[in-house]
Amino acid sequence: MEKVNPFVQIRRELHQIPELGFQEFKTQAYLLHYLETLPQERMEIKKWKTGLFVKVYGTSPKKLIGYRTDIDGLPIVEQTGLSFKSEHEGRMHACGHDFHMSIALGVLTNVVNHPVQDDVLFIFQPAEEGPGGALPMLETDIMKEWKPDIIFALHIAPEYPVGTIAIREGLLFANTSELFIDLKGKGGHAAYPHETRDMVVASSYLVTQLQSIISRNVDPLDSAVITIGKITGGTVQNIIAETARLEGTIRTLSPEAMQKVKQRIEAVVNGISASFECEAEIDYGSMYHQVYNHEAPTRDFIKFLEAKENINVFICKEAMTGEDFGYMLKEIPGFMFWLGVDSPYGLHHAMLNPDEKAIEIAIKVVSEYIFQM
Ligand SMILES: CC(=O)N[C@@H](CCC[C@H](N)C(=O)O)C(=O)O
Repeated sequence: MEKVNPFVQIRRELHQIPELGFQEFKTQAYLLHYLETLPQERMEIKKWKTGLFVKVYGTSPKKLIGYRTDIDGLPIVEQTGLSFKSEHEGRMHACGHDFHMSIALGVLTNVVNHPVQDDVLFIFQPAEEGPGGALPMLETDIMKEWKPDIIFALHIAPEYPVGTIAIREGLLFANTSELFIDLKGKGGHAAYPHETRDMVVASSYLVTQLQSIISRNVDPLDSAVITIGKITGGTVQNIIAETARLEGTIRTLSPEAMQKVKQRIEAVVNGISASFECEAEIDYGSMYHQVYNHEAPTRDFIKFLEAKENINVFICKEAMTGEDFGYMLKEIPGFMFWLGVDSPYGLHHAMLNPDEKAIEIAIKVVSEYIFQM
């Protein structure tokens, strides 16, 4: 039988049980079960919904170091064909949170077994993909009492080779807002369109008009994205659809652009409502604050990485991905970085298959960074 690193094995076991935001019951139980196997003397665990706070007490603490991992999966039917593929139909760890958790457990194990001077708080956060667990976790009494002085986190990056860490000072990830638009017209017989208000046609116009906001209303030097990831409407091929629903997300590099895009979405939706004689409702769902890396801690981490022979540090551009870790960085100095995992298929793809060699590398780098902080 193949012998694998214990944290690779943990990653595989977590990979088999992906759960959506705030439904991570098996994941939480798995994490707690693993934590029970560690020496308990220096560790204090507090449950919060489906997440966990784990404080590891240092030898003579001067500060509290925070390290955060997200724990939820996505509603995707996995197509990797891996022997340890998801056992949960229609759910997949397609954003690397299985990697993030196994790395966090690896670092936590090192910190428990080789106590450092400072206290370290490990945050296992639910619902990163939505509706967002970081902000409510920040608002808990637990985190008010255990507020880190510095905090950091990582995210896997399929586009970089294993051994590469990509990071930048300042803006790393975009401002995001979900977008749900419901249209209601009048259904009827496919042969009598003049007696109906067809919401399939209205939603088709709406999708293309929304894209014109990006090309004609946003300053080309201040990028934005509107993605409609899902459209539903109608019942059968020969009935005109009475309702349609568009589900998407907005990404902007600046909060100002987010405001502008939303104003334009409202104007375009009002226009569709007038021209197709339908009702329209917009719901912005959950919004994430941008991930903004603080200058001093980011520089310190880059300097630390540059001295490592096996790590290639890449100063990357900002990305249009979103991350509710941005809320933690709004309150606490720190940074996030990309960990190269070299997969031909990207994040949120049913064939995402990150290279597991990155797990050991990340555990070593993050542990060593904490040991010298
Ligand atoms: C790293 C990553 O992929 N994060 C997600 C966050 C999603 C936020 C929210 N549900 C939305 O869609 O706006 C991403 O899609 O970037």
